[in-house]
Amino acid sequence: MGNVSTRKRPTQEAIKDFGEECEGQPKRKRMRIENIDEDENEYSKVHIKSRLQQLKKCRPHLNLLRSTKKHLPQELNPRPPLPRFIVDDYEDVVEKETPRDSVIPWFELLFLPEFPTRSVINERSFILERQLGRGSFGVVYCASAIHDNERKFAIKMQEKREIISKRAVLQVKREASIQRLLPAHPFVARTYSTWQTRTHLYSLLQYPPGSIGDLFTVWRQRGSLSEAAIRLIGAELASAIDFLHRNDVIYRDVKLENVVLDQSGHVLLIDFGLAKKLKNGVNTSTICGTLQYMSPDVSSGHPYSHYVDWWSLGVLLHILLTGIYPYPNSEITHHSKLRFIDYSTPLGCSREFANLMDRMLAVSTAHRLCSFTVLHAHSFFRSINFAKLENREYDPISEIGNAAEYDMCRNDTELDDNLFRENYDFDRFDYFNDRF
Ligand SMILES: Nc1ncnc2c1ncn2[C@@H]1O[C@H](COP(=O)(O)OP(=O)(O)OP(=O)(O)O)[C@@H](O)[C@H]1O
Repeated sequence: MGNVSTRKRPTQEAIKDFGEECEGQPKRKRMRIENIDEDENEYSKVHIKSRLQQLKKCRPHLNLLRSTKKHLPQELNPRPPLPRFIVDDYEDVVEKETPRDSVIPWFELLFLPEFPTRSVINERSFILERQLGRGSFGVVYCASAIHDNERKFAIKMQEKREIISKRAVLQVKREASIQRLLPAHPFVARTYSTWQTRTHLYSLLQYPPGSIGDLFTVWRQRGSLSEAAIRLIGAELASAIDFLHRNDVIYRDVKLENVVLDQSGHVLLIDFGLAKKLKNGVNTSTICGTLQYMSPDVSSGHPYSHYVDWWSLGVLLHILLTGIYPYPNSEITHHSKLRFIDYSTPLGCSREFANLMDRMLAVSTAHRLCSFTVLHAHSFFRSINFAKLENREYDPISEIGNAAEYDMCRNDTELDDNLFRENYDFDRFDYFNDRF
């Protein structure tokens, strides 16, 4: 047994001597022994060689790197450059996500694949500048990219804990996937990227340059808008809604708070929290939305389709001009209590606008304006060229700045209190049953 090993470990003396030579250096370094006797030198060579072989076995890419490095000219650095911020490469980022060896924790798995865990674009790629608003599960910030602080984005940061406790996992996943898959449209906010950390979900959203805020804030600051402004805002929103319907999406949450304006007053539809993929002509029956904007078809629980978005647009336009809801439902807190009686045509407005309201807010679908084709042909929008509109050739801000001619007295306190109330219905959180 005594002869089994011929290669000796370094003797204590050798280590001691070497230690004296390298006085002042850290101990670990001192143990890299070379100047001991030959046998011992042999021992360390073999030891290192076998360690290298082991490494090669478990990391074959090291070999590859070494062999390619030989042929690379000096200036080509095999290290990848710092990720450049390109917002349009979302698909690539997701594709490149490599499978992990380790087990993925459930609180990450739950939000995959809509919110990747290892995205090239992540929270470290941005500087958060200020808060834009609050949503049900977190905060929305205005942010600029680290490498390009001229370009602004909105970053929605949602707390996973909140989402899970409110049983809204499928809701946020659907919102992300619908918005991400939509092609670009001038009046619909794009989602450039989504990702997750252990505690939060992030969505990188289009931010309207020089935004003057959401339509509710603008309306509160400036009061009723002129018909000319309402015509442009209404036409842009109609174009956005029609685009969603043509892409088999029902939006279900048209309201002042979900429309943000850029510096020129052009609209951008945000918040796809209640949107659903639904083929044209197919019905759904989930009762959801904001109560004061909810059409009789949704609140009754009967099957309905995309046309309910036109009703909500009618309510929005009515508020913009008159400052009141078209039906006296401002105090209602449950959909079963909504009453669609006592509607009166707005007074003091043009005949065209009054007729548009009568058509969009008719209780019976037989009389209601239920499609973009009809809206487009309506006399109120006769002066609008929709091709020019989608090229942003109109200038809504100059109209928004103009005082409204509409002079019907309005009860500010009543409206403000009620518009602030978020009236989502309970069915909103029924995603787990997939009834949505
Ligand atoms: N893309 C954006 N550009 C500018 N502001 C935005 C943008 N997205 C959101 N905001 C602001 O943040 C607020 C909250 O955003 P959003 O409604 O999307 O959040 P949410 O979590 O979906 O809220 P909700 O509870 O209404 O579903 C908005 O009212 C708006 O003021």
